[in-house]
Amino acid sequence: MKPKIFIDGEHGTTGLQIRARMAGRSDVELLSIPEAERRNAAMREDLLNSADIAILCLPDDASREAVAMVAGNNRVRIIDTSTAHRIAPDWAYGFAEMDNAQPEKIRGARHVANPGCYPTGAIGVVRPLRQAGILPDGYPITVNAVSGYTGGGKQMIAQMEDKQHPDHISAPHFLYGLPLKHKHVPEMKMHGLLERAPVFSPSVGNFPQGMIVQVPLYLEELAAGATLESIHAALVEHYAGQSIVEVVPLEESAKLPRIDATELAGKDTMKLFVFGTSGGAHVNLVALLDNLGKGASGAAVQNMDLMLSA
Ligand SMILES: NC(=O)C1=CN([C@@H]2O[C@H](COP(=O)(O)OP(=O)(O)OC[C@H]3O[C@@H](n4cnc5c(N)ncnc54)[C@H](OP(=O)(O)O)[C@@H]3O)[C@@H](O)[C@H]2O)C=CC1
Ligand SMILES: CC(=O)N[C@@H](CCC(=O)OP(=O)(O)O)C(=O)O
Repeated sequence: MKPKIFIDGEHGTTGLQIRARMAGRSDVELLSIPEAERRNAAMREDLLNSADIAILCLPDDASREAVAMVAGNNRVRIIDTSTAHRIAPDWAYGFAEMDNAQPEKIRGARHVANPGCYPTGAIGVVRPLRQAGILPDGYPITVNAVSGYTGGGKQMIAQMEDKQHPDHISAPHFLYGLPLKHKHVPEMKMHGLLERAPVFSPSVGNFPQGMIVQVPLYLEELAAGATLESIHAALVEHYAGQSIVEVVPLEESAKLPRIDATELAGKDTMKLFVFGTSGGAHVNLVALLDNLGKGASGAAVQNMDLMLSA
Protein backbone atom coordinates (compact mmCIF):
# COMPACT_ATOMS: atom_id res chain seq x y z
CA MET A 1 0.00 0.00 0.00
CA LYS A 2 1.22 3.49 -0.85
CA PRO A 3 1.91 5.80 2.09
CA LYS A 4 -0.85 8.39 2.51
CA ILE A 5 0.22 12.03 2.73
CA PHE A 6 -2.08 14.85 3.88
CA ILE A 7 -0.99 18.48 3.57
CA ASP A 8 -2.97 20.47 6.14
CA GLY A 9 -2.94 24.00 4.67
CA GLU A 10 -2.55 22.65 1.13
CA HIS A 11 -4.20 25.77 -0.36
CA GLY A 12 -1.72 28.21 1.20
CA THR A 13 1.65 29.34 -0.17
CA THR A 14 3.83 26.57 1.30
CA GLY A 15 1.17 23.89 0.87
CA LEU A 16 0.59 24.67 -2.80
CA GLN A 17 4.31 24.42 -3.51
CA ILE A 18 4.53 21.07 -1.75
CA ARG A 19 1.60 19.87 -3.83
CA ALA A 20 3.35 21.04 -6.99
CA ARG A 21 6.44 19.05 -5.99
CA MET A 22 4.29 15.94 -5.41
CA ALA A 23 2.50 16.16 -8.76
CA GLY A 24 3.34 13.15 -10.86
CA ARG A 25 4.61 11.07 -7.95
CA SER A 26 3.18 7.59 -8.06
CA ASP A 27 4.90 6.30 -4.89
CA VAL A 28 2.56 8.14 -2.50
CA GLU A 29 -1.20 8.72 -2.21
CA LEU A 30 -2.12 12.35 -1.63
CA LEU A 31 -5.16 12.93 0.61
CA SER A 32 -6.79 16.25 -0.16
CA ILE A 33 -9.35 18.64 1.35
CA PRO A 34 -11.45 20.90 -0.92
CA GLU A 35 -10.36 24.53 -0.69
CA ALA A 36 -13.77 25.64 0.61
CA GLU A 37 -13.44 23.16 3.52
CA ARG A 38 -9.85 24.08 4.43
CA ARG A 39 -10.90 25.29 7.87
CA ASN A 40 -13.41 22.48 8.51
CA ALA A 41 -11.96 21.08 11.72
CA ALA A 42 -13.87 17.77 11.65
CA MET A 43 -12.80 17.04 8.08
CA ARG A 44 -9.18 17.99 8.82
CA GLU A 45 -9.14 15.79 11.92
CA ASP A 46 -10.39 12.87 9.84
CA LEU A 47 -7.79 13.38 7.13
CA LEU A 48 -4.98 13.97 9.63
CA ASN A 49 -5.81 10.69 11.34
CA SER A 50 -5.99 8.81 8.01
CA ALA A 51 -2.50 9.89 6.93
CA ASP A 52 0.81 8.12 7.35
CA ILE A 53 2.54 11.48 7.16
CA ALA A 54 0.75 14.80 7.75
CA ILE A 55 2.57 17.92 6.54
CA LEU A 56 1.33 20.99 8.40
CA CYS A 57 1.45 24.24 6.40
CA LEU A 58 -0.47 26.35 8.88
CA PRO A 59 0.11 29.27 11.22
CA ASP A 60 1.69 28.26 14.56
CA ASP A 61 -1.55 28.04 16.59
CA ALA A 62 -3.32 25.99 13.94
CA SER A 63 -0.28 23.67 13.82
CA ARG A 64 -0.48 23.09 17.56
CA GLU A 65 -4.20 22.33 17.17
CA ALA A 66 -3.47 19.86 14.36
CA VAL A 67 -0.90 18.06 16.52
CA ALA A 68 -3.52 17.83 19.29
CA MET A 69 -5.99 16.33 16.81
CA VAL A 70 -3.72 13.30 16.33
CA ALA A 71 -2.67 13.02 19.97
CA GLY A 72 -4.41 9.66 20.40
CA ASN A 73 -3.05 8.22 17.16
CA ASN A 74 0.36 6.61 17.40
CA ARG A 75 0.69 5.89 13.68
CA VAL A 76 0.58 9.25 11.92
CA ARG A 77 3.93 11.04 11.58
CA ILE A 78 4.12 14.83 11.29
CA ILE A 79 6.23 17.38 9.44
CA ASP A 80 5.41 20.86 10.74
CA THR A 81 6.50 23.78 8.54
CA SER A 82 5.51 26.37 11.17
CA THR A 83 7.68 27.82 13.94
CA ALA A 84 5.68 26.02 16.66
CA HIS A 85 8.01 23.05 17.33
CA ARG A 86 11.44 24.02 16.07
CA ILE A 87 13.11 24.17 19.46
CA ALA A 88 11.01 21.44 21.07
CA PRO A 89 13.35 18.75 22.46
CA ASP A 90 11.15 15.87 21.35
CA TRP A 91 10.95 17.02 17.71
CA ALA A 92 13.67 16.27 15.15
CA TYR A 93 14.93 19.40 13.40
CA GLY A 94 14.43 18.83 9.66
CA PHE A 95 17.74 20.12 8.32
CA ALA A 96 19.45 16.90 7.27
CA GLU A 97 22.71 18.49 6.09
CA MET A 98 23.41 20.43 9.29
CA ASP A 99 24.93 17.43 11.09
CA ASN A 100 26.09 13.91 10.18
CA ALA A 101 23.63 12.43 12.66
CA GLN A 102 20.63 14.43 11.44
CA PRO A 103 19.45 12.28 8.49
CA GLU A 104 19.03 9.26 10.78
CA LYS A 105 17.20 11.37 13.38
CA ILE A 106 14.77 12.59 10.71
CA ARG A 107 14.38 9.15 9.14
CA GLY A 108 13.28 7.61 12.43
CA ALA A 109 11.31 10.54 13.82
CA ARG A 110 7.63 10.65 14.55
CA HIS A 111 7.68 14.48 14.67
CA VAL A 112 9.84 16.61 12.38
CA ALA A 113 10.02 20.42 12.59
CA ASN A 114 10.83 21.88 9.18
CA PRO A 115 13.36 24.71 9.60
CA GLY A 116 12.58 28.37 9.01
CA CYS A 117 13.85 29.86 5.77
CA TYR A 118 16.22 32.38 7.35
CA PRO A 119 17.55 29.88 9.94
CA THR A 120 18.35 27.41 7.15
CA GLY A 121 20.83 29.94 5.74
CA ALA A 122 22.18 31.16 9.08
CA ILE A 123 22.57 27.72 10.66
CA GLY A 124 23.96 26.44 7.37
CA VAL A 125 26.97 28.77 7.59
CA VAL A 126 27.42 29.05 11.36
CA ARG A 127 26.99 25.54 12.77
CA PRO A 128 29.88 23.90 10.88
CA LEU A 129 32.20 26.64 12.18
CA ARG A 130 31.02 26.07 15.75
CA GLN A 131 31.57 22.34 15.35
CA ALA A 132 35.05 22.92 13.86
CA GLY A 133 36.02 25.15 16.82
CA ILE A 134 36.54 28.17 14.55
CA LEU A 135 33.70 30.28 15.92
CA PRO A 136 34.39 30.75 19.64
CA ASP A 137 31.88 30.64 22.49
CA GLY A 138 30.19 33.98 22.96
CA TYR A 139 30.99 35.43 19.52
CA PRO A 140 28.35 38.11 18.83
CA ILE A 141 26.81 36.95 15.55
CA THR A 142 24.73 39.22 13.32
CA VAL A 143 22.44 37.89 10.60
CA ASN A 144 21.28 40.24 7.82
CA ALA A 145 18.89 38.88 5.24
CA VAL A 146 16.53 39.58 2.38
CA SER A 147 13.60 37.36 1.43
CA GLY A 148 11.19 37.19 -1.47
CA TYR A 149 7.75 38.41 -0.45
CA THR A 150 6.12 34.94 -0.62
CA GLY A 151 7.87 34.43 2.74
CA GLY A 152 5.02 36.43 4.26
CA GLY A 153 2.38 33.99 2.95
CA LYS A 154 -0.93 34.83 1.27
CA GLN A 155 -1.32 38.04 3.21
CA MET A 156 1.99 39.61 2.16
CA ILE A 157 1.62 38.33 -1.40
CA ALA A 158 -1.67 40.25 -1.62
CA GLN A 159 -0.12 43.36 -0.04
CA MET A 160 2.75 43.35 -2.54
CA GLU A 161 0.87 42.34 -5.69
CA ASP A 162 -2.53 44.04 -5.29
CA LYS A 163 -2.26 47.81 -5.71
CA GLN A 164 -5.86 48.17 -4.44
CA HIS A 165 -5.05 46.34 -1.16
CA PRO A 166 -5.79 48.66 1.81
CA ASP A 167 -2.31 47.86 3.18
CA HIS A 168 -0.53 47.77 -0.19
CA ILE A 169 3.25 47.86 0.13
CA SER A 170 4.93 49.80 -2.68
CA ALA A 171 8.49 49.74 -1.31
CA PRO A 172 10.91 47.84 -3.59
CA HIS A 173 12.85 46.74 -0.48
CA PHE A 174 12.00 47.17 3.20
CA LEU A 175 13.38 46.25 6.61
CA TYR A 176 11.09 44.71 9.22
CA GLY A 177 11.49 42.86 12.51
CA LEU A 178 12.75 46.19 13.84
CA PRO A 179 12.23 45.40 17.57
CA LEU A 180 14.80 42.57 17.05
CA LYS A 181 12.50 39.90 18.50
CA HIS A 182 11.94 37.84 15.34
CA LYS A 183 10.45 34.38 15.90
CA HIS A 184 13.43 32.75 14.15
CA VAL A 185 16.05 33.93 16.65
CA PRO A 186 15.64 31.08 19.21
CA GLU A 187 15.92 28.51 16.43
CA MET A 188 19.08 30.10 15.01
CA LYS A 189 20.61 30.17 18.48
CA MET A 190 19.78 26.57 19.38
CA HIS A 191 20.60 24.81 16.11
CA GLY A 192 23.45 27.19 15.29
CA LEU A 193 25.00 26.01 18.59
CA LEU A 194 25.36 29.64 19.64
CA GLU A 195 25.80 30.82 23.23
CA ARG A 196 24.38 34.25 22.50
CA ALA A 197 21.25 35.07 20.53
CA PRO A 198 22.20 36.64 17.18
CA VAL A 199 21.12 40.14 16.14
CA PHE A 200 18.79 39.35 13.25
CA SER A 201 17.77 42.01 10.72
CA PRO A 202 15.42 40.63 8.03
CA SER A 203 14.11 42.44 4.98
CA VAL A 204 11.85 41.82 2.01
CA GLY A 205 12.46 42.62 -1.65
CA ASN A 206 9.91 43.09 -4.40
CA PHE A 207 10.43 39.64 -5.93
CA PRO A 208 8.35 36.57 -5.13
CA GLN A 209 10.95 33.92 -4.33
CA GLY A 210 14.58 33.94 -3.29
CA MET A 211 16.72 34.72 -0.27
CA ILE A 212 20.16 35.93 0.80
CA VAL A 213 21.34 35.43 4.38
CA GLN A 214 24.61 37.12 5.43
CA VAL A 215 26.77 36.52 8.51
CA PRO A 216 29.81 38.85 8.52
CA LEU A 217 32.71 37.88 10.82
CA TYR A 218 35.85 39.57 12.22
CA LEU A 219 38.72 37.11 11.71
CA GLU A 220 40.72 38.46 14.69
CA GLU A 221 37.85 37.46 17.01
CA LEU A 222 37.81 33.84 15.79
CA ALA A 223 40.01 30.91 16.85
CA ALA A 224 43.72 31.62 16.38
CA GLY A 225 44.83 31.18 12.79
CA ALA A 226 41.35 31.38 11.24
CA THR A 227 41.50 32.65 7.66
CA LEU A 228 39.21 33.03 4.69
CA GLU A 229 40.71 29.79 3.39
CA SER A 230 40.39 27.78 6.63
CA ILE A 231 36.75 28.86 7.04
CA HIS A 232 35.97 27.84 3.48
CA ALA A 233 37.77 24.50 3.99
CA ALA A 234 35.70 23.79 7.12
CA LEU A 235 32.48 24.36 5.18
CA VAL A 236 33.68 22.19 2.28
CA GLU A 237 34.55 19.37 4.69
CA HIS A 238 31.24 19.65 6.52
CA TYR A 239 29.11 19.46 3.36
CA ALA A 240 31.13 16.77 1.55
CA GLY A 241 29.11 13.80 0.30
CA GLN A 242 25.67 15.37 -0.16
CA SER A 243 24.06 17.18 -3.07
CA ILE A 244 21.70 19.75 -1.52
CA VAL A 245 24.13 22.30 -0.06
CA GLU A 246 26.91 23.51 -2.36
CA VAL A 247 29.94 25.35 -1.01
CA VAL A 248 31.02 27.58 -3.88
CA PRO A 249 34.79 27.38 -4.59
CA LEU A 250 36.76 30.42 -3.41
CA GLU A 251 38.16 31.10 -6.90
CA GLU A 252 34.60 31.20 -8.25
CA SER A 253 33.24 33.53 -5.54
CA ALA A 254 36.27 35.82 -5.94
CA LYS A 255 35.20 36.53 -9.52
CA LEU A 256 31.57 37.40 -8.72
CA PRO A 257 30.60 41.06 -9.06
CA ARG A 258 27.26 40.57 -7.28
CA ILE A 259 24.84 37.99 -5.85
CA ASP A 260 21.28 37.83 -7.19
CA ALA A 261 18.78 36.93 -4.45
CA THR A 262 16.53 35.20 -7.00
CA GLU A 263 19.20 32.93 -8.51
CA LEU A 264 17.88 29.76 -6.86
CA ALA A 265 14.16 30.58 -7.15
CA GLY A 266 12.32 27.35 -7.91
CA LYS A 267 15.22 25.18 -6.73
CA ASP A 268 15.49 23.11 -3.54
CA THR A 269 19.24 23.50 -3.11
CA MET A 270 21.32 26.07 -1.20
CA LYS A 271 24.64 27.72 -2.12
CA LEU A 272 27.12 28.91 0.50
CA PHE A 273 29.83 31.48 -0.20
CA VAL A 274 32.76 32.81 1.81
CA PHE A 275 33.55 36.33 0.64
CA GLY A 276 36.52 38.50 1.59
CA THR A 277 40.12 39.05 0.56
CA SER A 278 42.91 36.62 1.34
CA GLY A 279 44.90 38.09 4.24
CA GLY A 280 42.12 40.59 5.01
CA ALA A 281 40.49 41.24 8.38
CA HIS A 282 36.92 40.17 7.66
CA VAL A 283 34.86 37.50 5.94
CA ASN A 284 31.21 37.53 4.91
CA LEU A 285 29.43 34.17 4.99
CA VAL A 286 26.53 34.15 2.55
CA ALA A 287 23.76 31.62 2.02
CA LEU A 288 21.65 31.76 -1.14
CA LEU A 289 18.38 29.82 -1.30
CA ASP A 290 14.71 29.96 -2.26
CA ASN A 291 12.61 30.85 0.79
CA LEU A 292 10.00 28.42 -0.53
CA GLY A 293 12.52 25.82 -1.74
CA LYS A 294 15.19 24.72 0.75
CA GLY A 295 13.57 27.36 3.00
CA ALA A 296 10.18 25.61 3.22
CA SER A 297 8.39 23.37 0.70
CA GLY A 298 11.49 21.79 -0.86
CA ALA A 299 12.87 20.96 2.58
CA ALA A 300 9.51 19.48 3.63
CA VAL A 301 9.55 17.09 0.65
CA GLN A 302 13.19 16.19 1.37
CA ASN A 303 12.19 15.38 4.95
CA MET A 304 9.16 13.38 3.80
CA ASP A 305 11.38 11.32 1.50
CA LEU A 306 13.83 10.63 4.33
CA MET A 307 10.96 9.56 6.62
CA LEU A 308 9.50 7.32 3.91
CA SER A 309 12.89 5.62 3.53
CA ALA A 310 12.75 4.36 7.15
N1 LIG B 1 6.02 31.26 2.96
C1 LIG B 1 7.25 30.89 3.31
O1 LIG B 1 8.25 31.21 2.63
C2 LIG B 1 7.45 30.05 4.51
C3 LIG B 1 6.41 29.71 5.35
N2 LIG B 1 6.65 28.91 6.44
C4 LIG B 1 5.58 28.56 7.37
O2 LIG B 1 4.61 27.75 6.74
C5 LIG B 1 3.36 27.93 7.39
C6 LIG B 1 2.34 28.31 6.32
O3 LIG B 1 2.76 29.56 5.79
P1 LIG B 1 2.30 30.07 4.37
O4 LIG B 1 2.01 28.93 3.48
O5 LIG B 1 3.29 31.07 3.96
O6 LIG B 1 0.94 30.81 4.80
P2 LIG B 1 -0.39 31.10 3.95
O7 LIG B 1 -1.10 32.14 4.70
O8 LIG B 1 -0.04 31.34 2.53
O9 LIG B 1 -1.19 29.73 4.03
C7 LIG B 1 -1.67 29.21 5.23
C8 LIG B 1 -2.85 28.30 4.93
O10 LIG B 1 -3.32 27.77 6.17
C9 LIG B 1 -4.73 28.01 6.23
N3 LIG B 1 -5.15 28.16 7.62
C10 LIG B 1 -4.92 29.20 8.45
N4 LIG B 1 -5.45 28.98 9.66
C11 LIG B 1 -6.05 27.76 9.59
C12 LIG B 1 -6.79 26.97 10.51
N5 LIG B 1 -7.00 27.38 11.77
N6 LIG B 1 -7.23 25.75 10.10
C13 LIG B 1 -7.02 25.32 8.83
N7 LIG B 1 -6.35 26.04 7.91
C14 LIG B 1 -5.87 27.25 8.28
C15 LIG B 1 -4.93 29.27 5.45
O11 LIG B 1 -6.30 29.41 5.07
P3 LIG B 1 -6.93 30.88 4.82
O12 LIG B 1 -6.66 31.18 3.39
O13 LIG B 1 -8.36 30.68 5.13
O14 LIG B 1 -6.27 31.84 5.75
C16 LIG B 1 -4.00 29.03 4.27
O15 LIG B 1 -4.58 28.20 3.29
C17 LIG B 1 3.51 29.05 8.41
O16 LIG B 1 3.67 28.51 9.69
C18 LIG B 1 4.79 29.75 7.92
O17 LIG B 1 5.42 30.42 8.96
C19 LIG B 1 7.89 28.43 6.68
C20 LIG B 1 8.95 28.73 5.90
C21 LIG B 1 8.81 29.64 4.78
C1 LIG C 1 9.12 37.64 4.51
C2 LIG C 1 8.49 37.12 5.78
O1 LIG C 1 7.57 37.69 6.34
N1 LIG C 1 9.00 36.02 6.26
C3 LIG C 1 8.50 35.37 7.44
C4 LIG C 1 9.24 34.12 7.68
C5 LIG C 1 8.88 33.05 6.72
C6 LIG C 1 9.16 31.75 7.32
O2 LIG C 1 10.23 31.21 7.25
O3 LIG C 1 8.21 31.28 8.09
P1 LIG C 1 8.49 30.40 9.33
O4 LIG C 1 8.70 31.25 10.48
O5 LIG C 1 7.37 29.50 9.51
O6 LIG C 1 9.72 29.68 9.01
C7 LIG C 1 8.68 36.23 8.67
O7 LIG C 1 9.64 36.98 8.76
O8 LIG C 1 7.91 36.01 9.62
